[in-house]
Amino acid sequence: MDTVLADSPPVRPVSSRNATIPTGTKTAAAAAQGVAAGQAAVTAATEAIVSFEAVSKRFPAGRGSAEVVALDAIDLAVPRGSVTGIIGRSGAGKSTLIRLVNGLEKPSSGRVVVDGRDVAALGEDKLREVRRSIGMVFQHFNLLSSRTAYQNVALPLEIAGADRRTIEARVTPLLELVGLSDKRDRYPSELSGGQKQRVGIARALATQPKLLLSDEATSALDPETTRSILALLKKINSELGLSVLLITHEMEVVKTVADHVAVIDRGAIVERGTTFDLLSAPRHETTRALLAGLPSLSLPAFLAEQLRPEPSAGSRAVLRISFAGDSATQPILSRLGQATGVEVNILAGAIDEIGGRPFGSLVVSIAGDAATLAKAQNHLAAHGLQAEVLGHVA
Ligand SMILES: Nc1ncnc2c1ncn2[C@@H]1O[C@H](COP(=O)(O)OP(=O)(O)OP(=O)(O)O)[C@@H](O)[C@H]1O
Repeated sequence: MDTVLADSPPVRPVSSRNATIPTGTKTAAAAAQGVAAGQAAVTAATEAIVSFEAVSKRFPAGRGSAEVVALDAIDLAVPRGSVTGIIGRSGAGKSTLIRLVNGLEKPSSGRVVVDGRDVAALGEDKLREVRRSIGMVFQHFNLLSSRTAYQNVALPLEIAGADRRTIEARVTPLLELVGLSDKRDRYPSELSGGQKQRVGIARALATQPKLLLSDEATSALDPETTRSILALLKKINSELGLSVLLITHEMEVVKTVADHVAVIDRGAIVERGTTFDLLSAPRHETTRALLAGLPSLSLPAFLAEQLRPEPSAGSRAVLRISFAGDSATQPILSRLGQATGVEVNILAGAIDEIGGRPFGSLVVSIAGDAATLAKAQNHLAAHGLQAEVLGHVA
């Protein structure tokens, strides 16, 4: 096997997560949205469904608290038809960003344009129209406990003044789309977390939106349920052509479902790109830190404990070598040894995939002084591989 791991002894932990998305039937999904199957297959347009143009949001100083700059000069385009993830730590500005899209907040400066309309400039009627074209999925589902699954999904249609027959014709296929036909008369208290979120997603689709906003939709769910909900979001995106903008603090979510990603840190977008490019070659330290949380890429605890920031006499440098696409099929380490004479030990490694393309990392230690380390890094860089020094072990 001629892979990056081929010249390595057994590496642990090797993880290959399968992020395949069930496809379902196009016609059923299209019927659920009341459109012909042919129309539902949307080609990825380059046009933006949402664009943030120099958007800043400041919350004024309150009693005893200083002004907060929640968002600072954000420029970001969400491609129509994409699943775009915005990832950041707690307090980075994700919720504020999403609240600007549905007009719950107004920018202090700049414009948020949704489907060609500057949201903050709209009057009440037009704003209601835009909100109807946006579905929203919440972390805690926000279902009405006194209503059945069917009645929860029907609610936005009732509010919009739809008649019973229209509601029935819309809600039944939506419950089928989310796999809950048999739970239509169940109350939220009789549903699991994943089932509640499926009701939440069906409800978000009831008004046939063009854009789905997902606010930490899977944060309250276990990993397996998370995967099934993300698969459902992906299915809705690919079969209905619905654009999805999701905010999350979990790289695993982005990796599984998003095709574009932006990293937000202290109110600013610090890195953006296709998910594959960003995850396989992260440049910003925040992106790297968030990536370290991926189960397949996280550093084993025994190693993390031993790492020291500075070298000491006889210590070995610990490097994380990231590889992606074509480079994942090269016998990197044996070539590194042959070309530089550097002795390399493998400490940990993992291979993962995004959209069927391999990417991953190897954590290795290298003996020698700063010059030897530089030689190894130069060799890896010359072969298009990122090598980050994580620290030193005795
Ligand atoms: N209404 C408000 N008044 C004052 N400050 C606010 C308000 N809303 C948000 N903030 C502040 O703006 C910053 C960004 O908050 P935001 O809720 O957008 O972050 P977040 O990334 O969504 O965080 P989390 O993941 O914890 O929900 C934080 O410092 C927060 O305290």
